[in-house]
Amino acid sequence: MSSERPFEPVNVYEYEILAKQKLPKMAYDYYASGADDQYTLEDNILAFRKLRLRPRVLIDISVQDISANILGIPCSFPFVIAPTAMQKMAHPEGEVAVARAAAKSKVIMTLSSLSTCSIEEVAKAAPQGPKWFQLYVYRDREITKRLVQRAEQAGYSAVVVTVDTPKLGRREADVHNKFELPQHLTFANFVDSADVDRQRTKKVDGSGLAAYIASLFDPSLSWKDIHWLKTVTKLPILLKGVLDEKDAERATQVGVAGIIVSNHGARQLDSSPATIDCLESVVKGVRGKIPVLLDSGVRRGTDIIKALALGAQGVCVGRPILWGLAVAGEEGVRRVIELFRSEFDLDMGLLGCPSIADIRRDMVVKVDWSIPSKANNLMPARGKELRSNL
Ligand SMILES: Cc1cc2nc3c(=O)[nH]c(=O)nc-3n(C[C@H](O)[C@H](O)[C@H](O)COP(=O)(O)O)c2cc1C
Ligand SMILES: CC(C)CC(=O)C(=O)O
Repeated sequence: MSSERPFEPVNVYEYEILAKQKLPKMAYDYYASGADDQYTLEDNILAFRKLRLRPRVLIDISVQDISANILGIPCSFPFVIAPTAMQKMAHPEGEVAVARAAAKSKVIMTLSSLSTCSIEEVAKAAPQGPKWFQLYVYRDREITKRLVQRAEQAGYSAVVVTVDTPKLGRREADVHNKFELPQHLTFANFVDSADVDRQRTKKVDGSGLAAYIASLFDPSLSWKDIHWLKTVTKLPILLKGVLDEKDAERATQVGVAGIIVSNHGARQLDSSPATIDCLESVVKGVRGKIPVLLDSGVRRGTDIIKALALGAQGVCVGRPILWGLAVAGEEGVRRVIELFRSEFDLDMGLLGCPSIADIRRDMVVKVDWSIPSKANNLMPARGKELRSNL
């Protein structure tokens, strides 16, 4: 590679390659891994690839509007940053850098309960930017209630309750690496907690994270707790991790404000289906009563279009944000969001859609396509070539 000009990634796969070079192995493996055999990790990408987009022609797209409104929040395009834990492992500014980038790009940022910058630090860093708070429900309901109320007080505008993590999926690399939060970092939302174990992953034989979660997250979490949650906050509640039509229907009955169709980026139940394959049935289940978002495997502007065509109001993106953060901090996150925005804009134009309302179900075509056997084959040709040159 030429040493004269710094290499500028042109897609999110290339950001991952650069991030992998910069990050300690334990951090990269934690960010990148899926559970078990990572079948679902492959499927999340393959399922998008099996859908094709059939464009309409001779449509005036000289004026395009790709802006969106998600739960009443105006966004530059239908894109939300998914919650990912421990972002200071990627960059010293961690969640604060991500929040600043999100605010500048006019997209919603979702902060993880297990962030390495606190709820308040993030709010202070990006007071104007729209922010949601992702909630893990602790066995100790006082801890849970306090988290939600701090988020409400700090100006977050929704609570995203993750419902697919009654236990932590087994990410084998984390077990090998005996994953633990590096000593210089803390779970910043718990530093005032008397119980030190709440702040840190413990040094244990397997993944320290799995041990942390087993001891603190509530595996008895059920629908009744959503009713309870509604009594402790006025904020709208979204359920993250729904894949089933009946669960979607039930969600509308308990009065949540939205659903995120997610398999947690393939990190929980391996062999759970790709989210794009579940989207239409979830949309059917909500019967137009509440908005549906989707995450897991969104890597291209065309993926966003496919999700919208099948009924989502927007998408959430996890790992690519971490890759941008690792490569160039706040600026790297901005560039990754801009890649998604510009691809979405271009692809909408090529599809013949001046606005989001013009994206239609019949533009999506499912192709019968044989499945390559190695995850490596999913890396687009350019990424592979780059990897062999680096
Ligand atoms: C490193 C990492 C950490 C994550 N941490 C959380 C978390 O704290 N809370 C949560 O609800 N989901 C968490 N997720 C899941 C994401 O919110 C999201 O569902 C997933 O990353 C989407 O898939 P993608 O990475 O393919 O875009 C995490 C995902 C990753 C990759
Ligand atoms: C700390 C973990 C529970 C964060 C998470 O959701 C994940 O690693 O997938």
